[in-house]
Amino acid sequence: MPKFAANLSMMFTERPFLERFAAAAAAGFTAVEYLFPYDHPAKTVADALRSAGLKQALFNMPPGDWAAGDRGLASLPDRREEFETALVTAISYAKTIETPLLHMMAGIAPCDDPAAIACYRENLKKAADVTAEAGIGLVIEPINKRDMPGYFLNDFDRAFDLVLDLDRPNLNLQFDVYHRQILHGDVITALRKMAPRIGHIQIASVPNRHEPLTGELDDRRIFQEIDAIGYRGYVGCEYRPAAKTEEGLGWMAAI
Ligand SMILES: O=C(O)C(=O)[C@H](O)CO
Ligand SMILES: [Mg+2]
Repeated sequence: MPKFAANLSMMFTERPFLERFAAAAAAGFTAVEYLFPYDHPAKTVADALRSAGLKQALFNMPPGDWAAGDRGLASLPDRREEFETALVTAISYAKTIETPLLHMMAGIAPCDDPAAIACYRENLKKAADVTAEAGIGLVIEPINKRDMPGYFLNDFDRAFDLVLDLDRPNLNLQFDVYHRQILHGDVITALRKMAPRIGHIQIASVPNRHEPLTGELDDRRIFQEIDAIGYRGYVGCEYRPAAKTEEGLGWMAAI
């Protein structure tokens, strides 16, 4: 059975962010992930994590101005400086919080624009090298077009090929089963094919992004396959609870 990390951007949101750590631990989780820690000093987040006895699985690099619609900076040629600053901030937080993995979001840009493609590639190489120096892994995640229209990285094969092509040991794929199913289907074949370069996995039911076992996929079968491909990292529970978070946790005992 995979080991699960609670996603504190979607789960336990009945409480303020810093109180979600203790709630996740009380519910039996041993690790957490979330989108961004940057609204709080890194030390404050690290203290909340450690006093709850949790491990950090992953968080994202600063995405630009999320409220204004930014969804990452990596493919935006006119925001290279901001990207570099975001990378420095992410590394500093990553060291204090002790995350083994950072997710680099791509941004909203046409996926066939040569300038965006070149910029993304250049920034990805830079981020992979800088994170490697810090002893941190870097992941990139294809995101479906319904949840995030216009997102640059919207194809699993393209992301996988890029990871292979850049050939950095610390650069891998974030395989979100929910996005995979909406974008392409064929989840199990893709898990098998991409297994050597999967750095992180996330799950949710499809199409409502609720608890596992409530959607169109056979999640038990998918969890078996995640074990079978030899994945030993955390599986992030990146779902929106259908009701209160704790009320929906029964799926864990049922798988
Ligand atoms: O949306 C997702 O699936 C993610 O994992 C990103 O980190 C943020 O949008
Ligand atoms: Mg995800």
